[in-house]
Formats: sequence, structure tokens, C-alpha cells
Amino acid sequence: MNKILIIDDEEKIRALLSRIISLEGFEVFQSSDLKNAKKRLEASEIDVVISDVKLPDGSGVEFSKIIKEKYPSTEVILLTAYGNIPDGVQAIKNGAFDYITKGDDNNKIIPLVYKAVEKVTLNRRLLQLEKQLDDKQSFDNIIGKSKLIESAVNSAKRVAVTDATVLLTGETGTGKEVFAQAIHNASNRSKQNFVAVNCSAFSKELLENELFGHKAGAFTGAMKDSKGIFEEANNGTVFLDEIGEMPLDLQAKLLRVLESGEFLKVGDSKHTKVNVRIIAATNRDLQQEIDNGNFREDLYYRINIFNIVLPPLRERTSDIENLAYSFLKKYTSKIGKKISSISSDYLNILKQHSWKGNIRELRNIIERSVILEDSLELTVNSLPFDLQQISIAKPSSDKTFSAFSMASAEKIHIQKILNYTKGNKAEAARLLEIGIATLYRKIEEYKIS
Ligand SMILES: Nc1ncnc2c1ncn2[C@@H]1O[C@H](COP(=O)(O)OP(=O)(O)OP(=O)(O)O)[C@@H](O)[C@H]1O
Repeated sequence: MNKILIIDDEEKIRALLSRIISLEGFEVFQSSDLKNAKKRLEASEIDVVISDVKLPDGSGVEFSKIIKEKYPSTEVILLTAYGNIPDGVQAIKNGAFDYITKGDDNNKIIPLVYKAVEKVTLNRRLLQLEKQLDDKQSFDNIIGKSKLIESAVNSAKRVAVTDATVLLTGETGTGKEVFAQAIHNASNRSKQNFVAVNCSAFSKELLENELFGHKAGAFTGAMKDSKGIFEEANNGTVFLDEIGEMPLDLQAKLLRVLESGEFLKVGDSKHTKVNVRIIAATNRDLQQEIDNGNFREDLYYRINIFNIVLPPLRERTSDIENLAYSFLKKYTSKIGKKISSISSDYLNILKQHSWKGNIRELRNIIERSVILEDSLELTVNSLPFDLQQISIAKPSSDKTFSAFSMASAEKIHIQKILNYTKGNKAEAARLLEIGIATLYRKIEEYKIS
């Protein structure tokens, strides 16, 4: 339901406008001043603001500028006083959609609100398309030269040009969505929509509505027919992320779409037919989910026609440096910093970390470092504290040992005790229950300063 905010300090005008606008099926919010209006705008996505010019805490004309800067998709209609055209003109210069004269143009309000709402829908669609262009993924953007990733890319390229259903499996952040988009963009459907839905992000009812859409009157608030993702993506690709989380009865409906291309919108009695390619992804073991009774076996065989396994980052550490440099380039240009290299200590730590969040985690760590780093090189200091701890155990040039060896554990322990005793070696030897000569020998061996 579209949301309209009315800002006017005259209660009668607010109530009148609110009544006629809500009768059209819009959700209306009211505010008597700019302070509360700002709070309302922050609380939920408002489509159209109808604002008086003279308000107790400022001018509606100035406020339209602020709204357009902060919420570019929202449209503003100004209510100007009779004969005060300059206010209206200035408001339009500030980005307002239009203005109407208070009390004089009541019959113009509803048509104008409809036009403004239509413009908001266009604004949002445009923003979404711009975002898609920005994020346009192709196989060229997939970074990695390791055997595992190269084999995944080769399989994906080969299946892209067919119309086969693809199942992408891999831990979170391994690039399943990136691969899905690259497959779509390399397919014959690339000029059509690619629509992604995360099956774990909705309740059963909402997911059904999201996927299949609804007929007007299907439930309270369903004022108009609405298209679901399958209709939006007609002739294109639907990406079903986290398919393992889909409720069982929706799985049955999905199976029907896969088999016949048909589905029922919520509240509809007629089937809708579409032509979509499905790419599904999961980080779950679907075989296990079948055994546990959470996933339909027939659906599994229908989607598991071509499976591509995306490797976790810890199994392709040779790609970490390239990925890190590519994120460094991205974030230095975004944030406007001139950091051009990454220290070898920093890279060593990246190679030893376990990367449970995979590439997404690596991307976030580099972004954080670029923000925090004061020098022209990414250094260990800009890493989160838990990663910095790995540096204590980094391989030394004279004597190499892994982060998990007894030697490195011993070195870390001795270092901690010496820190605790503030460098007092006799006290440290006592706490470590070793002789002072042994402690000196170990300090030298491990090059502890
Ligand atoms: N090979 C790659 N090269 C460059 N960037 C990548 C690569 N793979 C993934 N990324 C980046 O990593 C982040 C996570 O990728 P993506 O969302 O595709 O992962 P996912 O497996 O779908 O995660 P989830 O299971 O949590 O949905 C994105 O920012 C993406 O751009």
C-alpha cells in the first residue's frame, strides 16, 4: 500500500486531506511540524509528502530540498497559500513534484497524488535498474585462478548457454549469487529480467505472495492485483537463494512451476503460465534435508540437474591475494584514499584465517581496513583484533612453524607471560615453571623481544 505523509499545522486541513486520500486506499500519516515529519520519514518508506509551506519549525519549500536529497524516490507536493505562486515555483526548483493552492484546488489533489505515486514507482524502478547495471556480473568479474574456482567457472560457462536448471551449492559468501548472475548474463535470456529471492527471508505466506503474487481482495490490504517474482521474471531467470529453507507446501507449488510453467496466484482460481529459467542455491546439504523430512526428494531431482559446487575460501588460499587487491582497489576509489599496497604480514594473516564468511567476510575486512588505515599500505594495525592475534604466530624468516604448531603456541604463551610480568624474566620463569636459563634460550630461539 502506498504511503502518504501530510504535514500541516492546521488540524482541520490535515484531517480533511487525510480522509479523502485514505478513501482512495492509501495509507496516510499526519504530522503538524517538520520535526515529527522527519521522524516519520526515517521510520518507514514514504512515497508522497504533501506539505504546507509555513510550518511552526520551518518552511515546506526548504524541506522539499532536504527530502529530495535524502529520499530521492519520494515525491513532494506543496500546499501554497492563495496567490503565492513564487513559493510553488521555488518548491519545484527544489525538486518538488508539483504544488497546489490551498483550499482552491481540492479536486486536483487526488489525481495529483496518483500521478506522484506513479512517478515514485518509476523512480524506484530506475534506481533498481541503475543498481543492476552497477552490479552487472559477468564471468570476467569472478576473481580466482585456483583449480577449484576455474573448474566451477568452466562448468558455469558451459551450462549458461543451455536452458538447464542449475543448483549452486557452497557455504555462505562463496559467490553463489555472483555465479547465478553471471550465468544469466551469459545466457540467451540476458536481455530479460534476473530476479532474485531469498527463500529464508520471508514467512511462508509472504514468500508465497512474493513468488506468485496475488489477486485484488485475496487478503486485507490487497487492493490491486500484484505480480510475483515468477511473473516479473517471465522469459528471464529466477534465482531462488537458500532454497533449502523453503517451506514444504511451497516446495510442492515450485515443483509444479518447474514441471508445467504454471502456478496459482494467491486468491486466484485461474493458472498463470510463465517461461522462466531457475537457478537455485543452498548452503545446506539437501540430501540430509531429505532424510530429515525437510526437503522433497522429487523437487531435489528436478533442481539438481546441473550442480556447481563453489569452494570455500580456505580451500583456495592462492586466490586470497588477488581478491584482497581487487577489494582494495574498489574501496580506495569508493572511500577516496590512496592506499596502493598490502603488507606481507597482513597477507600472511589473511592466508591463515579460517574465513567462515568466505569472500563476503574478506570484502568486509578489506573495506574496514581501508577506512581505518592511516598509511599508504594496508597494515596489520587496521585488521580486527582477533585477526591481529594471528600475527603473533606468523612465520618468522629464520624458523618457520605453522600457526597451530606446539612451537607457536609456546611462543605466544611465553610472550603473554612476559607481558604480564612486564618483562621480569625471573618472575616469568617461575610462573612458567621452567629454569631461568631455559627461558633465556627460548627467548632467543623464538626471537621474542
Ligand atoms: N569470485 C569472486 N570474485 C569477486 N567477488 C566475489 C566472488 N565471489 C563472491 N564475491 C563477492 O562476495 C560477496 C558475496 O557473494 P555472494 O552474495 O554471491 O555469496 P553467496 O554465496 O550468494 O552468499 P549467501 O549464501 O550468504 O547468499 C559479494 O560481495 C560478491 O560480490
